[in-house]
Amino acid sequence: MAEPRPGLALRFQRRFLAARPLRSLPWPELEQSLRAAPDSALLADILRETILHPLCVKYPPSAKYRRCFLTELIKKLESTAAEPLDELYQALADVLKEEEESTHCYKNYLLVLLLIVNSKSMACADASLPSRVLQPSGDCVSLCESTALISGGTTGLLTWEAALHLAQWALQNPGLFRDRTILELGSGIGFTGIAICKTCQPRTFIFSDCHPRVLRQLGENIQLNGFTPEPDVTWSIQTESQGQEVEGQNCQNPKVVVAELDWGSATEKQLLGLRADVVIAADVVYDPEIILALIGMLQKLSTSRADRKAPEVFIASTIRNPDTHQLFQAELDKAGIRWQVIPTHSSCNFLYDVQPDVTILQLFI
Ligand SMILES: C[S@@+](CC[C@H](N)C(=O)[O-])C[C@H]1O[C@@H](n2cnc3c(N)ncnc32)[C@H](O)[C@@H]1O
Repeated sequence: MAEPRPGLALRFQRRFLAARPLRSLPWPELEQSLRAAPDSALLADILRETILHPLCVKYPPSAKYRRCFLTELIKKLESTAAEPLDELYQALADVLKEEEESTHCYKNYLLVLLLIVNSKSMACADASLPSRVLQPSGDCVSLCESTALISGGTTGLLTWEAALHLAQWALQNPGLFRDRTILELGSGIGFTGIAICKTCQPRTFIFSDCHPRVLRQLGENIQLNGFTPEPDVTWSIQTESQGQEVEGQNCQNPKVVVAELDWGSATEKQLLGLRADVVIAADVVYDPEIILALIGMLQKLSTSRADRKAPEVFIASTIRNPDTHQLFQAELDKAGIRWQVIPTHSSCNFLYDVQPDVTILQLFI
């Protein structure tokens, strides 16, 4: 049966605004709907929820992405007997008029919450099973990202799949973050941390990275999303206000810090000053040299806790090369850091269709 119009247009919207790979958009469902009812009104709905959506107008995905998207929509329209849709051709003409490709673009990630509800209230086939329902949280993370995988000598200027996966998992486990101090390592341009700040009510969120361009873009993205990072990137911020609430600070409005933190040179004293309850990181296990620096820093974190409880540590990684991941696990064993794989269910893949080769490890430091 063809999908109702608003539902299909909204599925295009979520993926389009985040500039997810074009192949992951629901083209087969669109073809099916057009075959069932060759009506250009459906295309008009999709256009309104994507290219003409206020978020796209303000923070547009790359011109190339929009061009390819519109070309595909036009192909679908022309393959049916539906009336031509002038707005579609006009939109493509507008994109073609844009200046040459920029090295930056925007991506807008609409956050959704996964609700587990009692099936009895949902007239479900098996009333004994709880059902999972996706509900928009009403929050969106808009980011300025690089259009290249590596630019300025860093991989940190775009959002990687592990960051999406870690955020999905966090959205399902908000209690872990609520009213606590979170330290994120290798934050890149900030997706995971901003999503957590918007939905999980941490007390303090410390974003960190070592690359100057990444730190600059991270700061800009945090502001773009309505948070004001602490003015100075110093370690003293935390030690001076140890245990104290900043006036007006609450979990709806977490204190946000951007710290320049290189795993190779951070000292135990600096790490102690951060007073992290939870440490998270996404896609930081991709190179043997980086792995050793990361584990060295985790060891310093474990010895720098004085009378405090050790932080809980969660690291999400895309397993591109199993040897690299095994090296990470072997080095953790050598360092005496216990670890376990956090089981993720298919329900964890609700935010976007994240690749299945992402795993989250919990480390006990
Ligand atoms: C693949 S990117 C991941 C960015 C982000 N977490 C994500 O998943 O989208 C790796 C990040 O780790 C940072 N990084 C690499 N080595 C580092 C080090 N020694 N100290 C701190 N950050 C480092 C890089 O600057 C980069 O931002």
